[in-house]
This record gives sequence, C-alpha cells and structure tokens, in this order.
Amino acid sequence: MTAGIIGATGYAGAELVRLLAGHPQVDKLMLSSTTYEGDAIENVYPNFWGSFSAPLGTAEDVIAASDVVFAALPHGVGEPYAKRCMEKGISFIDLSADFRFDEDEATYTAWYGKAFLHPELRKQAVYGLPELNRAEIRDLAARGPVIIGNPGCYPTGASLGIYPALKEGLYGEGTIIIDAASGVTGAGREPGRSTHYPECADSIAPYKIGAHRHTPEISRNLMKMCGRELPVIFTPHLAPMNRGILSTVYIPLAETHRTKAAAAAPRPPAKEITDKTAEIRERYAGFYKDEPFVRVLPAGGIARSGSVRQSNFCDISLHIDHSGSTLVAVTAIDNMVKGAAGQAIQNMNIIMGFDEDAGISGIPSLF
Ligand SMILES: NC(=O)C1=CN([C@@H]2O[C@H](COP(=O)(O)OP(=O)(O)OC[C@H]3O[C@@H](n4cnc5c(N)ncnc54)[C@H](OP(=O)(O)O)[C@@H]3O)[C@@H](O)[C@H]2O)C=CC1
Ligand SMILES: CC(=O)N[C@@H](CCC(=O)OP(=O)(O)O)C(=O)O
Repeated sequence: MTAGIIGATGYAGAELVRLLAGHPQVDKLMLSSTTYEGDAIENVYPNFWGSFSAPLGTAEDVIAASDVVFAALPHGVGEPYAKRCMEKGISFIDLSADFRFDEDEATYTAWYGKAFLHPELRKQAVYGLPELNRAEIRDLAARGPVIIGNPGCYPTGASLGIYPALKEGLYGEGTIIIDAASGVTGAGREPGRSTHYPECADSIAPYKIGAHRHTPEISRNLMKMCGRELPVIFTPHLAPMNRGILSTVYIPLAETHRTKAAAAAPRPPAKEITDKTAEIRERYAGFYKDEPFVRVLPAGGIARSGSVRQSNFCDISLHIDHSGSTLVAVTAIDNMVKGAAGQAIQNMNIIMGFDEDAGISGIPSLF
C-alpha cells in the first residue's frame, strides 16, 4: 500500500515519515512539500540519512499515487486536498483542527477564525479518538472513504484521563481543572520568540491562560462522553523538553466516592484514601482493559512524560487529594506520537482494517 503525506517536512509530517517507514503494510511513501519541492526528505531531516530516502513532490503527486493520505498542515489549508481525496475515493487523515468539530462551524470559526471551505465534507468526516469513538470510525469507514479529524495533542491526554471518571460515576459536580505541560515540538518547526532556546530552556510558563483553542475540543469530548456540558478550566504550559505532554487533571469526586477521611485541613493520606485510590485505579484499569495504547499504572506509580517517549502510549496514574474530595488523574503522552502522528496511524489502521498497533507498537525509550 502507498501512503502519502502532505506537509511532510513539518515536525508532525516528519514523525509520520519515521513511523510509516517501518509500517508492515506500507510499501511506499509519497511525500510533499512546498518549501522543499524537488529535494529529498533526508536532506531536510538528517536522521533519515542512509535509512530512508524519498523525494519531495507536490500535493497533487501525493494524492494521485496514494491509497491513503495524511495531511500535516496548518489549520485552514487542507480542505481542498480532503475534497480531492474524497473525489478519488481514498481516505484523508487530517492532523489539523479543520475536521475536529463535526458540523459545528460556529465553534471552529470562533476559535480558529476561519470558515469551513467545503461544509459538505463533514458528512464523510469523523473525530479520531479511538478510545472514545472507535465504533463510529469503523462504521463510517465501512461505507467508503473517510476524513479523520485527528485529535489535538492536549485534548488527547486530558480526555483519556477524564473518560472513566465520567463513565464510572466517579465525577460529582464542579469544575474539572486540567493543567498540562507540553514539550516545545508541540509548537512546530517554525521558531518563534517563546520557542527560542534561551527563552524556553530552563524555564516553564503557562500560556493562553483561559483562552487556548483546545478548550472547546476538550469540552466537546466531555459532552460526547457524558451527554452534558461540564465546566472545564484548561491551562497549557510550555516545558523545557522536546517531546511529551503531562496533564494533571483535577476531578471533583461524587459524594458517594468521597472518603470518611475527607477533611479541610491538610493531613497525610489516610488508609481510607489509599484504599479508595486503589479501588478507583481498578475501575480505570477495567475501563481501559481492551485498549492497546492506554496503560493504567500500578498503585504508587506516577505518570511521567519520559516513560512514553517515542511511543503511542498514554500512561495514566490515579491519586486522591488529602481531603478525599478530588481525584487527581495524571496522564502522559508523547505529543508527536499519541498526540499526533501515532494516533493518525492508529486511525489509518482502524479504517484500513489492519492490526490497530501495526507500525506503532514500539516500547518507549526512557531516556
Ligand atoms: N507538533 C505537534 O505536537 C502537533 C501538531 N499537530 C498539527 O499538525 C499540523 C502540523 O503541525 P507541525 O508539524 O507541528 O507544524 P510545522 O510548522 O512543523 O509544519 C507544518 C508544515 O506545513 C507546511 N505548510 C505551512 N504552511 C503551508 C501552507 N499555507 N500551505 C501548504 N503547506 C504549508 C510546511 O511545509 P512546506 O513549507 O515544506 O510545505 C510546514 O512544514 C498542524 O495542524 C498542527 O496543529 C497536531 C498535533 C500535535
Ligand atoms: C507547545 C505548543 O505550542 N503546542 C501547541 C499545540 C500543539 C498543536 O500543534 O496543536 P494541535 O494538536 O491542535 O494541532 C499550541 O499550544 O498551540
């Protein structure tokens, strides 16, 4: 099978190349770039030297020769390519936000400042968070070529940490708070002031507080999970690391799940809290037992970005605050893999009927 990548020279595109080059069902890769058209991928990314080589052509070349197309382009530029793929009868996996909001153009426009170019394409599009809507992805793909709106990196980590709490009746009421820290690759290859080495190394800072464009995507996911709008506060941080997103999610527990030890004054964790944490951990583990890429850590484990590096895993650890009133779910993903290219390949595997972990089953590198 030939897989195509439009925008192969961005960070997400290059990560797709790295992973798809080792995919057992992919025989050939077609790549495009506007800036480097006529050159070769190994001249733009030296990690490919001697291991993988492919010319960089046009998006048209890619679509014409591919059986499935990935787009790793900025928001708002990929729709014409999606349209051409639908006309040709091949699936289109979009890493931008253009197809993440189903037919809700108002929300997309409010947060991204753009209108849908081809609104009718949404009928063939589906949000691609397999743990949330695998059946929907499969059903649509069974009817013909599809467009996958590959999830945002922050929404992936946050949503997977919250989903079981909503489905298992652990969440009570009140605001769910998500503090997340991302590696600098999340900002793409184009350097900027905040990603310039002296200004991001050895420093961590929040950004877009109360106003990040991933907030509506997280809200939509929670709505799909529990059928109602939930109050959410999401604060992203830029962390001095290349890869990874660590999300710390505070989920108010339902009255029935608060422990007897609940008290306002801080005190060391009581046995009731340790026991309750173990019970909630079991519920999360049971909820995700058939998921190939979610690892609920054993009691005492703490999710960390370094433990999922270069892998498609989402690690989750569960904790309860000293008062017994709030579940603290910590999730870790690699923003370039489960947060982008790996999840896109997971979606390809689902729609093409391949093993879901084909090409993305590698064990993380700890360092
Ligand atoms: N980095 C991450 O962690 C994640 C990124 N994403 C999404 O993936 C997409 C790509 O992100 P990322 O790789 O980080 O970004 P980069 O800036 O690294 O790459 C984007 C690529 O798109 C191409 N491009 C830029 N402008 C245009 C244009 N107007 N028309 C056609 N091509 C263009 C460029 O390649 P060239 O000039 O060679 O054509 C560029 O290399 C974005 O939508 C991003 O939001 C999603 C999840 C996580
Ligand atoms: C560190 C950093 O800048 N991260 C990016 C999010 C990563 C990304 O590209 O967003 P999508 O997943 O929606 O494509 C940001 O905050 O805009």
